[in-house]
Amino acid sequence: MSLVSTLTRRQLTRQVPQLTHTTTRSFTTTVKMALEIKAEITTFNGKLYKLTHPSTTTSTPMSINLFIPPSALSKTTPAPVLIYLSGLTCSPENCTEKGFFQHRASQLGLALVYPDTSPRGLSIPGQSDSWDFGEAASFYLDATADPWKENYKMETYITTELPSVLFSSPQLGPYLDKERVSITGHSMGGHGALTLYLKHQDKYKSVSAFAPIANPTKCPWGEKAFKGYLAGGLEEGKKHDAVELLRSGIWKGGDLKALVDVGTGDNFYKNGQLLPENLEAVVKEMGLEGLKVRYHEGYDHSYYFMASFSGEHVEHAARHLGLL
Ligand SMILES: N[C@@H](CCC(=O)N[C@@H](CSC=O)C(=O)NCC(=O)O)C(=O)O
Repeated sequence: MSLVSTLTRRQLTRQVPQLTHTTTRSFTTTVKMALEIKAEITTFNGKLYKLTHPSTTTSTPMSINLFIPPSALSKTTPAPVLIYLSGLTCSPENCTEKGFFQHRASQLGLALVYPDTSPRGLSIPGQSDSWDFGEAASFYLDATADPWKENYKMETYITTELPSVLFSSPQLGPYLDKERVSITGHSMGGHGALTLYLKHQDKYKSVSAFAPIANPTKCPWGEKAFKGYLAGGLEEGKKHDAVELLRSGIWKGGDLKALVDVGTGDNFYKNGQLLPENLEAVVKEMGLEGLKVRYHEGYDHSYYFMASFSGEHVEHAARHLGLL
């Protein structure tokens, strides 16, 4: 019998409506049980699970896609985990369907986690007015400005609740090695991967990014996000900016273990939204090692670019997670 039907029968999986603050505390123990498996799909000899759970951090349901490689399914050897943070406008589906990560992850024995890009289904004024702010555009930080700060807490969600929910799941947790986790992402998700890696050095073994927004306090996307989500605006935004974090001396971990790919035909790069050169410059300025930035002629910002290099990002993570 499949996991899906087992879970349904046990009634562990009912999607819970949006939580209120008064219910949040008493709900915590239930949450860990409440990963609902919406679909179980066989792919590359592994399993892709489409999941949802009620989040106590965002007070909304949150979707996650999870790929378990065949090595973990057959040998019950827990797989190391690569978390992929998506870009503006994305849900977990975009990269799952066209990022082409699963092929190499299956071969190497790496699990993949695709979280969502923001809380959804709220009624915050302005949340859907533009594609680069609000829903699907969280910038992976904990907002401090009204009206966002109640729900837009994606830094806490990604670094704390997401792993807790997955690793403590009785059905899926045993497939995952909670001690071996790396992080990657694209564009806004590349910004998320870099900044969460720098801020949570105990949680991730390596980082990589495709076309990341590397210096958001200095580009239009980041300026708009930080002025909207943060009470302290751009000054506070420095705490969520990879270049500024490195400049502050936050990195204590030796070699950076960071890989960044950028396409020279990427219009967002050409228009100054990404600024990877500033990342290279600050790494040099701080005397750090272990950042590789590659510029690929002709590639744009799309998943055609990402899919061309996703196998190498899986290998980068696998190397630092002890699989290669
Ligand atoms: N809607 C926009 C384009 C938005 C876009 O390119 N989003 C990228 C991420 S950009 C940085 O975070 C993306 O990954 N989109 C999803 C996809 O499947 O391509 C416009 O119209 O210009």
